[in-house]
Amino acid sequence: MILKNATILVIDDDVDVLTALRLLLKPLVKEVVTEKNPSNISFQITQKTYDIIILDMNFNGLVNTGNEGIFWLNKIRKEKPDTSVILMTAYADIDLAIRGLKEGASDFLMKPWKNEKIIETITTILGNKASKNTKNNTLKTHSNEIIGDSDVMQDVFVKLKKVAPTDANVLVLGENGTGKDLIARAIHDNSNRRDQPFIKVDVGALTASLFESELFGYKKGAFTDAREDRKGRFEAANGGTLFLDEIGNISLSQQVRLLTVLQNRQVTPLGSNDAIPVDIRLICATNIDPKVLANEQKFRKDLIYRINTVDIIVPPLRDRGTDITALSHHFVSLYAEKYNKSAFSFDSGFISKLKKHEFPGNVRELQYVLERAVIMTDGAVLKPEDLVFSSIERAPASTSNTTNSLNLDEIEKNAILTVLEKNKGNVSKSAKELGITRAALYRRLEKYEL
Ligand SMILES: Nc1ncnc2c1ncn2[C@@H]1O[C@H](COP(=O)(O)OP(=O)(O)OP(=O)(O)O)[C@@H](O)[C@H]1O
Repeated sequence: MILKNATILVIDDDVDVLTALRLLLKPLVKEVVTEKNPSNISFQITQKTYDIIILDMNFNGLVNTGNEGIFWLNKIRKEKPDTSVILMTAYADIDLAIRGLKEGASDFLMKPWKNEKIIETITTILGNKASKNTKNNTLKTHSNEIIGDSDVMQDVFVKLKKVAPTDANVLVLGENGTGKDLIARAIHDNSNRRDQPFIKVDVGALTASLFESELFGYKKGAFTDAREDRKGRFEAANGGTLFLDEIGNISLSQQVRLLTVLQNRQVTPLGSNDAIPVDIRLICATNIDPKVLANEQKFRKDLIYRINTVDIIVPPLRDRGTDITALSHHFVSLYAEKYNKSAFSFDSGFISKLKKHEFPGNVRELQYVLERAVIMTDGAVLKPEDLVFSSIERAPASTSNTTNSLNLDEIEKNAILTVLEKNKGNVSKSAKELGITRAALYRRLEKYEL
């Protein structure tokens, strides 16, 4: 993390110290909050997640053993283990400094301080945090968190960080719900275009008539409903990143249009004769098997070459071993917080049951299964019986739509019908249960003429 994105809390009972540190840090970091009363620490740290807390060791001026500082340090470490603490004392007490470091403080500063020393200490801690995050099981950017400690995901992170700062076009491949969207966003966040727009278009969901107007824009009067000029998504992404999701689903004629824009690096809005130059970094994603994409009847080779300077293959969850455990902890604490429940622990059989499941809907399916478990469970321990998997695989066998056919399309069609019937035609709920996006469900409804 860089200094200007940091959020810092300063706790000291000396108002002059608070003022001086606020004045010093405010122009350099994202936010500085100051607190005079240490009893408010718990309140402050539940209000916001701080990257760094600067904590005084001697609060009332009478006791200078530093014990009170150590007490508050322990409290912060327990409640917010990810927040780094810098201790401050007016007394050059090395023993206390060592004790503070042993108890988990990140560093120690003496009063009166040197401004450069404080800034250097904060910068070093933020830098260490950033490299720790990338080495650990999480790839963090300012907009999202990608969990994955399996070797395959670690490889994805390495590749992502290598390719992100280049302007290379990237094709992200993977089954539904594997996290392609998150990866695309993380590439943008780690690129030199991070402060420019990130525009996502689900091109697979665009009808033939919308494809061009949405991507290239139009002039007033270009067609009946064009009441005013409208910028296309290419133009909106100018200077930044354009993310075209479900690229494998566009028709051959749409592929030709796209290729022309990518080759010429300019778009001509419908109804206009003037081409507009565009500078975009292109990221595309698809859940279609690369072997199918290689079929020239379905996908133009010249377009594939252009969008696929580098590919990133996101493996299915069932091949990611240890990720299920890390992701489960992540989602359970996320949903416990969302639904105002206290922290959960896992019964020994809980993770084993998750590991035995195939997860055809990948991380999205795991997310929904855990959300449901958190909502439905009353106790503080999650047990195997709290896990209810989607009826998607079981459904065909138990309903009137049952078919003995082993034709994949028919199985898929029946699963969709069953889930839609169960959810009384509600597309959002059905898509959620099937582990696919609404757009993906709509496409299938169209495909099977449902
Ligand atoms: N590694 C991960 N860490 C944390 N959350 C994840 C991870 N992978 C996926 N998710 C979550 O799972 C859900 C599905 O992810 P995402 O939309 O990125 O998948 P996708 O591959 O783009 O899906 P689709 O092909 O259906 O569009 C999202 O809510 C996302 O936040």
